[in-house]
Amino acid sequence: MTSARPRPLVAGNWKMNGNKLSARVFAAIIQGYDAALRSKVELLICPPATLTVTFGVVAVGSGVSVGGQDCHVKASGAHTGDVSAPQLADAGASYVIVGHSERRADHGETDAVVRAKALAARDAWLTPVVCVGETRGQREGGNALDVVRAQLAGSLPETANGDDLVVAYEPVWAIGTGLTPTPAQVAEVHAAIRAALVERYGEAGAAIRILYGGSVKPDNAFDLLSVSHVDGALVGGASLEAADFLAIADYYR
Ligand SMILES: O=C(CO)COP(=O)(O)O
Repeated sequence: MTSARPRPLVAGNWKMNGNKLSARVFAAIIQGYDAALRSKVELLICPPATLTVTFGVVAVGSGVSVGGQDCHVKASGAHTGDVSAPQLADAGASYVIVGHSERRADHGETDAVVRAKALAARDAWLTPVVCVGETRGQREGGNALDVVRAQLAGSLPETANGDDLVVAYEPVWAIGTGLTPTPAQVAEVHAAIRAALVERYGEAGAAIRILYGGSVKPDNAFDLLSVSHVDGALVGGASLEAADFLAIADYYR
């Protein structure tokens, strides 16, 4: 690892899982985040919106960050059922995932909507984690890089300083399936994302963290996290167990 490489981030996306008893899992993650780990890697948990306040309180002073899984493009207003970026910030979040493939698929979110959400996040001083990734058909058709580049072009904000943006590469076919791309495939996409970030943001593009997500588990974390331009992970299922999540983060210990 060179000193120019950004501090890695291991993030957990709990999706629509967990209840107030899950604060125990979160507390166990905090417990395992000892000084040695803290000096090497940043940890983030994105619980469902109902738990943001609870986790935000539990996280105080721990160094573990809390994030949202989505935010509305507007700061407030008549949008029944939605949560805004300022509300997440008020609840204790410092990050928010935007453009996850499950949001793109389940809620028809376009690149333009994802970009608007990323900007809304920034306006509330949240760091957006912008997700991109191809479907199985797109990969099999040889279009993975084109798809990811187009998503980046449409979803990313116009400007970035480095630490005010995180990008997550999550191939749709690897999410929740136990399938993962080969290290060579991850390397190819992450290099393309890095090139796009540097082209767009100049030097700041080199400092933007690019996470890999999709069936990251303790037993494949080493292979995936050691790939060039992989600056951490976005973990779904394996982030629901403190031991598994910490075992993944332990790659950086
Ligand atoms: O979608 C993901 C994280 O955002 C990945 O989920 P899994 O780790 O469960 O495959």
